[in-house]
Amino acid sequence: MSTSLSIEKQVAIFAVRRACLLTSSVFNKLVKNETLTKEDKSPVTVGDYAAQAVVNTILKRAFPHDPIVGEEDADDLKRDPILTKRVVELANEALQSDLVLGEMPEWGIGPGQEKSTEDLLSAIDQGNHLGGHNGRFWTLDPIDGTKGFLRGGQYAVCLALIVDANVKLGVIGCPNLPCNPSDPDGEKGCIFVAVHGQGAQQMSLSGANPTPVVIPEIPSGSLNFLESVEAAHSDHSFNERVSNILSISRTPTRMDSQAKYCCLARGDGGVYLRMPTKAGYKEKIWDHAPGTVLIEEAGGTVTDSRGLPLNFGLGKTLGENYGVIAARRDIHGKVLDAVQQAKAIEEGEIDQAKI
Ligand SMILES: Nc1ncnc2c1ncn2[C@@H]1O[C@H](COP(=O)(O)OS(=O)(=O)O)[C@@H](OP(=O)(O)O)[C@H]1O
Ligand SMILES: [Mg+2]
Ligand SMILES: [Mg+2]
Ligand SMILES: [Mg+2]
Repeated sequence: MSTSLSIEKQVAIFAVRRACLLTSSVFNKLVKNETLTKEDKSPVTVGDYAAQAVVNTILKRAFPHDPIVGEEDADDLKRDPILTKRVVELANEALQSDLVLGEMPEWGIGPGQEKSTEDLLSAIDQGNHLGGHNGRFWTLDPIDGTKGFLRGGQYAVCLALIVDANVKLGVIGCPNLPCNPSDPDGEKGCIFVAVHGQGAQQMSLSGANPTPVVIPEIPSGSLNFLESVEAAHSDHSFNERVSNILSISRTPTRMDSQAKYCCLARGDGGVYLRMPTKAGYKEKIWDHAPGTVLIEEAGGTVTDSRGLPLNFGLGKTLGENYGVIAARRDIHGKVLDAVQQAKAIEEGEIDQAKI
């Protein structure tokens, strides 16, 4: 491993890019025309499986010794030959498209590099590492925000490299996110990349126009919240209480996936707040690792709702971390205080009238 992680960064960007092209094509071919069957739509789509097959194939060729913690496994897929056939076709199409400048045939990609069903099912299952505190591994969410993907909204292909429990590299591909937030109808599809200690960048899906990403200063009157679309995934009413405490008047932006972290990183929203809606849900490392390094490198702080750093060394989940708060470094503390107050109100410790 080079200390600059330049090879890892390059491979991760190309892998995420190919997976993004695949998921866009799945959406255009299958979802938009409603040719996905009901079974395909839940709980995991052909897109999730095929994207994991593509990214894992590339990672395993480029870094054969690196374990991968992937969201999906092929157990259910293996029992469904029709779905398997579709996944194999889609993954092969994505792996075999022409090489672009910088891509290497040694990564198992390019014309003629067809993989067998067995190869691709095994690639999906190579995401079976359990994570942990020691050593180096990748974590992959092949489609984060599956529900957003199915409704034509935001979703993201998310990949991170974790070394001794620290996120060193994060790549988030957002095929439906406008490249320029002030031109929402303009070009869509961008990739966000962050390397620990080296800053963050945004580029277009083709890799063009890499530009540094730094969270801009947002006047407190213009702050707003970025939150999940699904009410089951984060507590919207809690966010409203925190907004009131902070005198935030702008309506929250609801968006699926780690595209929320990307928007926060470029100032397209001021605070990402995610509080659990049910006791016992443990957040998954692949849902937060790339977003965390992106925010930290763009000038922000990410903690849980008690102010503790997210712990990426406990396995597939963030363990006892409870909720997530991400914001620019200078306002994170204020948000954390407001979250504590809102929790105290919820637990009946503070009389709201006295605030
Ligand atoms: N109950 C519950 N609470 C919190 N989080 C949950 C819960 N159930 C699922 N998930 C995870 O939420 C991931 C999607 O998060 P989002 O922020 O994109 O939410 S949402 O799509 O807007 O609902 C989603 O990621 P994907 O499965 O990759 O889509 C899940 O890992
Ligand atoms: Mg996810
Ligand atoms: Mg997912
Ligand atoms: Mg999922």
